[in-house]
Amino acid sequence: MSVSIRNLEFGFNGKPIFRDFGIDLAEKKITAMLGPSGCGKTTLLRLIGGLLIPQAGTITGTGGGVSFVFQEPRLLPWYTVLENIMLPIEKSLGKAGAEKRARRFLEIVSLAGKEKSYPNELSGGQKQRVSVARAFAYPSNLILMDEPFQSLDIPLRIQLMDTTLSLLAEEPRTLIAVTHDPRESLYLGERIVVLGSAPRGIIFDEPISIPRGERAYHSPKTGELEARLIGVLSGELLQQ
Ligand SMILES: Nc1ncnc2c1ncn2[C@@H]1O[C@H](COP(=O)(O)OP(=O)(O)OP(=O)(O)O)[C@@H](O)[C@H]1O
Repeated sequence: MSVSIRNLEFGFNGKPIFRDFGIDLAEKKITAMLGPSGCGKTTLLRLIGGLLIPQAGTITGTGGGVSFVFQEPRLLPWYTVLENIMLPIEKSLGKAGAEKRARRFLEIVSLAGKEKSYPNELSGGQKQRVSVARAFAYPSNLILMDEPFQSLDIPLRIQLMDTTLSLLAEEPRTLIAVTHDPRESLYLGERIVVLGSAPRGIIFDEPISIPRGERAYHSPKTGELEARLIGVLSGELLQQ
């Protein structure tokens, strides 16, 4: 089921962030979301994920469970890598089922062999891979990522985006990835949405038609769209 937001109103302390905001997110598609700092990207993810309640309007299609991936991995340090992934799914799948699924997802993120490690024994990139595997192991329809690659250097970002694409190939989901990096949005997204300064709402919304095989983190194929995105984002900064 697609996620549908209609006539959304939301603000903090009387200051509007979303005013008559609407968007439809097609099922099993990847939307990359950009926008100037403070425009409401995180707030929108929290509204979609049910962590905040709209002050008016509706958000539908989120019933099948939601997984979050944050900028920092948020692993439980006293549990092993395997246990961190098993915990959210153990209740519904039972111990054996959860372990099987957790091992499968660890393998997809290339961390087979690290099952018994503790988070503090892993590198930053490895920890974030566990966090992404945990989000996908949870059988949600919707995955919300809030700048998940921000703290990693570029080769690791690319590796983690490839990992995310492998996970999506294994089990397609509707995914929203918030990012500050136009190149990241062009590498990962199937659609790019830019929010303007609050409460302007959507100021750019386009599908990416360049085939995945022809994209790179920085390539001539995506250069024209990247330049337009930077133009849109710079325009917003000048208005702030
Ligand atoms: N709990 C809160 N209480 C009051 N104001 C808040 C709260 N959370 C966010 N805000 C404000 O709402 C606005 C939108 O914040 P949000 O974190 O959604 O922006 P963002 O686009 O994700 O920013 P960034 O790119 O810097 O992470 C900001 O002005 C922020 O200060």
